[in-house]
Amino acid sequence: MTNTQLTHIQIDNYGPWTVTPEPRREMDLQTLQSRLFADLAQFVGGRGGYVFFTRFDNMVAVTNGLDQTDHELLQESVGNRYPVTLSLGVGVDDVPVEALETATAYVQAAGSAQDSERREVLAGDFHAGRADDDLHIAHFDVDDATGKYTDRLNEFDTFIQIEQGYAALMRYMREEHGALSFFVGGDNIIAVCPDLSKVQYAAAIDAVEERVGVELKVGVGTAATPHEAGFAAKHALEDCRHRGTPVEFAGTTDHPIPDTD
Ligand SMILES: Nc1nc2c(ncn2[C@@H]2O[C@H](COP(=O)(O)OP(=O)(O)OP(=O)(O)O)[C@@H](O)[C@H]2O)c(=O)[nH]1
Repeated sequence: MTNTQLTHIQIDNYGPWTVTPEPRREMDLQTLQSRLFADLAQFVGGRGGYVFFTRFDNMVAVTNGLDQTDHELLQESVGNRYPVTLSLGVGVDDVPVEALETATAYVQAAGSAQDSERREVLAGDFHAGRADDDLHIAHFDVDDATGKYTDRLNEFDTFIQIEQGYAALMRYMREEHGALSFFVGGDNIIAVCPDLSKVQYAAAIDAVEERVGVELKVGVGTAATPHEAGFAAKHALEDCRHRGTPVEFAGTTDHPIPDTD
């Protein structure tokens, strides 16, 4: 039974802040946003969670293993060190997008993203237990991105190819399965998924290739925390590389490595 705990992170009243008393230098905003993401990655990652930068002013974290006290500490620590504060909504569901719907509804119910009175909301449902099949993390990677794009095209045209693959995958996984896919740099996309079969992952890869011509492969891990599931997914992706297969699940041996001797 999947139990994905998702936290919607929203900077309070950030839009008005960026232009008060007059528009702030763009690179200063970029510095603030990327430092805040780095701090969140360290805080959440150090507790076994994952955080994705999404739009930077709004971020999504997978927080199985983090309780209400952890979330309060995160708000306090950011509030002490940054000129902005964070509101946090938390939801749990076996379908990731449903968990995020719940998490977001808690934040939205407390007021607008641009409400100067709404600060440091913390509301939500936390997953009390811990089971080895709480989370399914899929680590997608563009097949031979270096040979096909990075070593051949200019950086912007490479970027277009990778982003097209990402856009097609994120939409397909959201619409077909309620899964949430996030670009994490290079040619990598990490998806938080419900319990899906290898056939369903293969269909997603086929759909992306059909729509935008980008070839993907994916390793999938299942565990109690995002780090454990994601780490297992990376090992499964290595199995794809060694076996030449498009989909591998961590810890399975149904596609043995061919004997090359
Ligand atoms: N975020 C993240 N980025 C990675 C990871 N592994 C590789 N990358 C990025 O992806 C880029 C491409 O590396 P690979 O995916 O290994 O290269 P490739 O040419 O696609 O080769 P194959 O994946 O073996 O087909 C690297 O330059 C990194 O930026 C990872 O585990 N996480």
